[in-house]
Amino acid sequence: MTRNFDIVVVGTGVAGTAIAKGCRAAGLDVAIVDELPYGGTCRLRGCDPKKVLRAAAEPVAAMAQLGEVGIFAEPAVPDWRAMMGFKRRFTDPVTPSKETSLADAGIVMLHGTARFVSPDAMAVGDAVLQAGHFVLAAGSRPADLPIEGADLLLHSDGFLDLERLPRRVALVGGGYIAMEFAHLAVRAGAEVTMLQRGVRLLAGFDPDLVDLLVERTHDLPVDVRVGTAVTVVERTADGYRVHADQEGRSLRFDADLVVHAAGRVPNLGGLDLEAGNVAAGKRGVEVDGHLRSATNPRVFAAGDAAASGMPLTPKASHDAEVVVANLTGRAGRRVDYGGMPSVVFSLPPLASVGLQEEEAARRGLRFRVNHAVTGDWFSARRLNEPCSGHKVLVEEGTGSILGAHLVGPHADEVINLFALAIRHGITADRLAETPFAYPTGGADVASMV
Ligand SMILES: Cc1cc2nc3c(=O)[nH]c(=O)nc-3n(C[C@H](O)[C@H](O)[C@H](O)COP(=O)(O)OP(=O)(O)OC[C@H]3O[C@@H](n4cnc5c(N)ncnc54)[C@H](O)[C@@H]3O)c2cc1C
Ligand SMILES: NC(=O)c1ccc[n+]([C@@H]2O[C@H](COP(=O)([O-])OP(=O)(O)OC[C@H]3O[C@@H](n4cnc5c(N)ncnc54)[C@H](O)[C@@H]3O)[C@@H](O)[C@H]2O)c1
Repeated sequence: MTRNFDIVVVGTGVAGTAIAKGCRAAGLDVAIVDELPYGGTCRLRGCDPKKVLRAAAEPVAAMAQLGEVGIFAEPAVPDWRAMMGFKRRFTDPVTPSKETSLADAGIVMLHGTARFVSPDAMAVGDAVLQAGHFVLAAGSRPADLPIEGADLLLHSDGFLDLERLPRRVALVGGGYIAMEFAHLAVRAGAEVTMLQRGVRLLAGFDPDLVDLLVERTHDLPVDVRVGTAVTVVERTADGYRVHADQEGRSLRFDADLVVHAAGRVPNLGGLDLEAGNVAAGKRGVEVDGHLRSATNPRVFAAGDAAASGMPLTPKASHDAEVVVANLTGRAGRRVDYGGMPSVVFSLPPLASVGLQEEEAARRGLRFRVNHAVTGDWFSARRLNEPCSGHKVLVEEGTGSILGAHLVGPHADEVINLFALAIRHGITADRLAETPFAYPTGGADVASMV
């Protein structure tokens, strides 16, 4: 059976849903398809469930800090099963509510894997879908690991849905997922080991602030090993044994659970891009500044599936706006990822927006660096949180904020002020003269610029 649409969207995550709804609101005939329950990564298996679970770790972390000053005698251990029950109150309604809102909008919903059968048609099961345009918002998946026993690793989806948190947790990787899961699991009572192949954790964040966070992470305690490449994972009588290589030395770690936190790649495997004449590389579908495929003008890509920007939710939302504009008569809209912030939701969080110091120097920019370790500032000290610091890059002459990098109790919210400043050209002086409520994390901004 062949069906005709103006637009066929693959993926019901942040990007796909917004694109389908935006195009439908402009009067176009739209179909959307997903091979998993509708809702995508962020709301079902990523940002939201992770942040809900973190809510239970926050008071534990606070009690541990304030216990030191004698307010709480013993840190509590949250009930993991109850935490999961609380999380499901957020995730369970996502799929039905998404399906209802798509149906109400008059969008045709299909379930199954979409694949190209020609440059102007896709198939889902027996149905052939012809369309004026196709949008690939297929997201990402955990990278295949060249490790013997890789199939024994639990992916982030599984970790965020565990019924019971085992005692010993090993995390393979040292990026966002490893740091966030380590901080969550250790507060929930697990013994955590983080095994990172490279010598630095959290590449892409300011190294000086990462060092502060790593020191804090060691103290939790989390056993953080850098320069440690996992080579083999095997089952033992009571769990798993992880073999790793550290500069030629063989190391072994025993664990009850081994988690894949070693990177994600665009999820393009099922799409048969060759049949659609759609070029893609390691970072995703090759697109121009309008998010149009470099090789098939009928095709757009957005979110994690597009080889552009960082694979994060704000980027997926921005891409959706750009694709909708280009498909609904406002052709020519280009992506602009300037001032897009990113946060690692450790406790305390680490945040970043704009240029790193090294990158600004490489570009030959002239700038001053305001860098301080601020565990002794009021906003950190009142929480007894020693891990606090910032690095802000301000361009000489213009006073423009080139980049802002924060770690500390309020970093995840304060970074948005810097994102606003970078995005809308608010200079360091203007930011400093803005009266922010006191005492809040935002009130520190004047002293950071
Ligand atoms: C554990 C975790 C935590 C995260 N936390 C954060 C965070 O705190 N903040 C943040 O900004 N970002 C976070 N991210 C990243 C964020 O979730 C993604 O950047 C975002 O969800 C991408 O949205 P998307 O619409 O591009 O894709 P997705 O939401 O992944 O949607 C893609 C959909 O396409 C479907 N699909 C794929 N191929 C096909 C096919 N051939 N046929 C049919 N359907 C198909 C998939 O089933 C999926 O439902 C996190 C990611 C993970 C894994
Ligand atoms: N707060 C957030 O915004 C957030 C949270 C979670 C995930 N995400 C998204 O999901 C993506 C994936 O997260 P991630 O943490 O898996 O990836 P990542 O790219 O942040 O980090 C992966 C890390 O694993 C290391 N690694 C790779 N292979 C390894 C091996 N064999 N042994 C040991 N270490 C190895 C890499 O050196 C790297 O440091 C992120 O890039 C991000 O886009 C975002």
